[in-house]
Amino acid sequence: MQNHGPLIISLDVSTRAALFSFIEQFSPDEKLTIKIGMELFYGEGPRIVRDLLNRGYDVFLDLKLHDIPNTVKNGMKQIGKLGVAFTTVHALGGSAMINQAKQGLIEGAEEAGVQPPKLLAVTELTSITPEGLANEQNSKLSMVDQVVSLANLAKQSGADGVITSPLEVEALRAAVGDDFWYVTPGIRPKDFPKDDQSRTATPAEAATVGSSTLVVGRPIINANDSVATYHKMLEEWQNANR
Ligand SMILES: O=c1ccn([C@@H]2O[C@H](COP(=O)(O)O)[C@@H](O)[C@H]2O)c(=O)[nH]1
Repeated sequence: MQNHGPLIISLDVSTRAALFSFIEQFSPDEKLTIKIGMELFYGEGPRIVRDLLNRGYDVFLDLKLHDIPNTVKNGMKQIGKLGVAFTTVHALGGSAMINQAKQGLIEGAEEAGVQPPKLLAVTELTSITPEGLANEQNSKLSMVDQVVSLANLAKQSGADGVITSPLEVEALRAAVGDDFWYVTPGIRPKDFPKDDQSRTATPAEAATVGSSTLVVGRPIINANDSVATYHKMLEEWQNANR
């Protein structure tokens, strides 16, 4: 299976102090990939991203841009300058927006002399249920068909991959191909509460269906022993049958 990536920790905290007190539980040699979302980014600004990069961590900046193409391009130009590994838009923003997002990342990265991040398009949020898709979004498609349709759009528009739940990954690999990233949040250890997630799977299940990379937040952050929980989930992800 291609692009078997890291288990990304979604560090959904609101302050720099909380971020570093979490990270300092780990050995400095541990090669972590940290996802920063809107909570920390809006609270602390881009400096927090630079601080993590300077300490050697890989960063996934997950701001899920969704606006007109020109606005997204200019926002992505700023993100492209940072040197992060992944960033996101909503696929529902459409082809022109995704295309301009990619362009902005390339221009920003070139200006700063860094590599552009991989652009991931969010398909249907993992909190959305099939009923919500039908009744609130009035989609006539099943969840899988809707996600495949958005992933095809994202790929044709220049994205490097999608954010989706593991439940759609097998269909995506068949319909969209292996040369694309399938990044999956909604990961829960067996018997762990779903919280506000709807379409969930364990690390082993996600590996078996072909997820490229996992995103895990609360099960690790809120654990009594976050380091042990991270290692247990990482081992399950790395050792599952593929
Ligand atoms: O469809 C999506 C897109 C993004 N996310 C993000 O992933 C993490 C998941 O956190 P958990 O605590 O493990 O539920 C969170 O930052 C979301 O914003 C997602 O869950 N689903």
